[in-house]
Amino acid sequence: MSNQTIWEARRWASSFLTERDREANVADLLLMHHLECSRAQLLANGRDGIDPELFAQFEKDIRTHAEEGVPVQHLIGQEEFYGRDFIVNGHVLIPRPETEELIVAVTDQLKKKGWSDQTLNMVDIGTGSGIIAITLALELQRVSMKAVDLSPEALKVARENATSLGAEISFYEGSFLEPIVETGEKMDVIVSNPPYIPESDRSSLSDVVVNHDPELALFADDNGLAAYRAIVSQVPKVKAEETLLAFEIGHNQGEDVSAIIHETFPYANLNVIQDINQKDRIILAWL
Ligand SMILES: C[S@@+](CC[C@H](N)C(=O)[O-])C[C@H]1O[C@@H](n2cnc3c(N)ncnc32)[C@H](O)[C@@H]1O
Repeated sequence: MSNQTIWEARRWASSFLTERDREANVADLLLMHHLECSRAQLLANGRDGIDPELFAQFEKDIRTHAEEGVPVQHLIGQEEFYGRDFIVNGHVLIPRPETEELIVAVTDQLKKKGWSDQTLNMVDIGTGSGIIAITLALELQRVSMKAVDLSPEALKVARENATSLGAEISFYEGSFLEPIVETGEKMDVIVSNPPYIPESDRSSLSDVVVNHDPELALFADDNGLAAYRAIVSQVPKVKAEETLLAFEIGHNQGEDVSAIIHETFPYANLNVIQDINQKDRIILAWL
């Protein structure tokens, strides 16, 4: 195909995607990327022709997404999170909208506590692309932010994002809280969206997720609870006098993660927050 109009390209791509059980809106996302325009411009300029070279790149991306399940975010190289664009690739989890609720929950909680205008020691465990650490650092401003990941490749992406978005973060390579224990510092806030999918759920995940998000970001042993157990067991070594522990959790993990926290911190003041679909999504625990 060549010398297509924008409208023809949208029509071809939407039906190509739909016939292969992919979401049709990927067509617009990829066109906006290749033509460097907004969706409004796509709609308004539907009769404009597309440069054949650009169309060829667009067509290749549509086929790659439809046939191999490569996520559109990997093809574009970025994803929006909390109003900012983050670089993403196959070494990091693609930011999910659910995680934006963790940002809201933590910032609200700190405001309620009257902690939002004092300098806080904060750590994001399993930072991936850095979305949580960077967003909280930029939203709260007065934080001394650390971020940990086991994956050096993920940390490279997180560092690039911190630099391009102007956030000051200290990054550490290591397992969960271990590098923070080594610093000897105490944390006022510990945030994490750790891997929490049970291995038994693998077959129900889409190929876009299971073949393209990193294994290390998705799956956890012990029915998806292993990372929570590991993190909570390390918390006593880095806990300040009072510490907020905030986890993103799987949709049915509220009770189990609450029990894990209560085993180590019997007096924790704990709150399970549900998402817009009324599924468990976040646990906030004052320790
Ligand atoms: C669910 S992803 C979350 C990424 C990012 N925070 C987000 O919300 O998009 C979990 C992250 O934990 C990291 N991870 C897995 N096991 C880890 C460990 N033992 N220590 C530190 N990070 C780990 C993975 O590399 C991955 O980046």
